[in-house]
Amino acid sequence: MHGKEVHEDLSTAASEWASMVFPGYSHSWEDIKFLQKHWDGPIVLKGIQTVADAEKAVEIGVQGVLVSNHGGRQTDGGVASLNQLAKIAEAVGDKLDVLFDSGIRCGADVVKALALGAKMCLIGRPYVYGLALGGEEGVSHVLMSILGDLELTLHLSGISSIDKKELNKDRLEKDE
Ligand SMILES: Cc1cc2nc3c(=O)[nH]c(=O)nc-3n(C[C@H](O)[C@H](O)[C@H](O)COP(=O)(O)O)c2cc1C
Repeated sequence: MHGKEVHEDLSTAASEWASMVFPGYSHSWEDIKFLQKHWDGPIVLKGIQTVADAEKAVEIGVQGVLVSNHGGRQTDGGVASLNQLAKIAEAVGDKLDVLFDSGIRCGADVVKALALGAKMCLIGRPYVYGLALGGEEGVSHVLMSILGDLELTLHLSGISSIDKKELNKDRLEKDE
């Protein structure tokens, strides 16, 4: 195969891949109505980054929002999910479940997210690293390590449970 043919081959493969991953249209609030019509389980919207969108999620009647981004790969320079968490939780946390992911790597990360108002945290890449290195056991090891570290962090902070009465934003504020 000559250079030009290789180039054409590669660019055909790249454009086929791109059209599968990025089909060329965006989802909209109308899609939620379609989901609600055909699915009677809970719906959680992933990638919520603003109070306005979180309020819209309440208005449309979903059960949760996941404050998150796309792993930060494609919108380098976008807002950090953690910076958006507290205001979103404050605005809608009593109306639906506010979940969080993006960069959770250890127990202290979980504690911070819960204290800022998240009901629970999810992890993305760490479990994949565990999977690559140790299969099912590797995933289990990653999860157990984060849980163990969470417990340790709670104990070291004098917090006896993840109940919101003890673990809330006040715990993050430094003394004057
Ligand atoms: C390779 C890769 C592809 C991803 N693709 C998407 C995506 O298409 N849509 C999306 O909402 N999030 C996407 N994410 C983000 C994850 O769903 C998840 O929010 C993120 O990985 C959590 O952060 P963490 O990996 O730091 O734990 C992707 C993440 C990775 C690593």
